[in-house]
Amino acid sequence: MGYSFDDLKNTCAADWQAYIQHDFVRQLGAGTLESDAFRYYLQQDYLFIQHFARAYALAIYKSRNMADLRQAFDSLKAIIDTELTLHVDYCRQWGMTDHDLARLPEDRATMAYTRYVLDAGNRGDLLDMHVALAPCLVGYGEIANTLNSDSTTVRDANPYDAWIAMYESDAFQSAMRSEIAWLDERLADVTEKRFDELAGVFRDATRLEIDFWQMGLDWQASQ
Ligand SMILES: Cc1ncc(CN)c(N)n1
Repeated sequence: MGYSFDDLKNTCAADWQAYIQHDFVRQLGAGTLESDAFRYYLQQDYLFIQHFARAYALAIYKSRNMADLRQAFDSLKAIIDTELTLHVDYCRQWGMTDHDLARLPEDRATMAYTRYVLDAGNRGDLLDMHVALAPCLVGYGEIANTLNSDSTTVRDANPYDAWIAMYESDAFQSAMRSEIAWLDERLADVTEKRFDELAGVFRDATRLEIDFWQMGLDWQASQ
């Protein structure tokens, strides 16, 4: 039997849990996260999303058939039309203007993660690219679902409720399911050696997601 997306997660289960259940996420779910930590995260995520759009564009470039091209194109459309648009609206609600967003300095955690993913895609093939992108797309969908089913999550009276709603939306959840299905199909045919290589990329990207959450908390602590 071949491999699946779940096998990737299982190779770095402790890192995956540290990402999905990071303190930043727990505080966000409880509505207790410091607003400045969230604002800083939002700013960096604005830069992050743009680099990830570039990564999906690279996935389009590396596609060799219509199905792969369509998959990468749909993800690029979802990240620009849905996520980035909602994100900019959301930043405005948090008091950031277009002028502020255009002048943001990039944090090292943002640089490390986005450049890692672009490099993984540049030196590898389409599957490396999708595996490097998977913790982003699948992780945030899973985080929203985990928060949603957690009895300690505060909804209506939570200033971060709209953020959770964005990632539990049908558009985001369906992009996540489609990415998992695409990966399941490709991973079914890889050798053990190739799977081990891909598992390394997945683990690294997951760890860089952990660092991205931590960046928000560390920034707050340094103020
Ligand atoms: C850091 C990070 N990771 C994932 C996502 C969800 N696309 C995001 N917006 N930002």
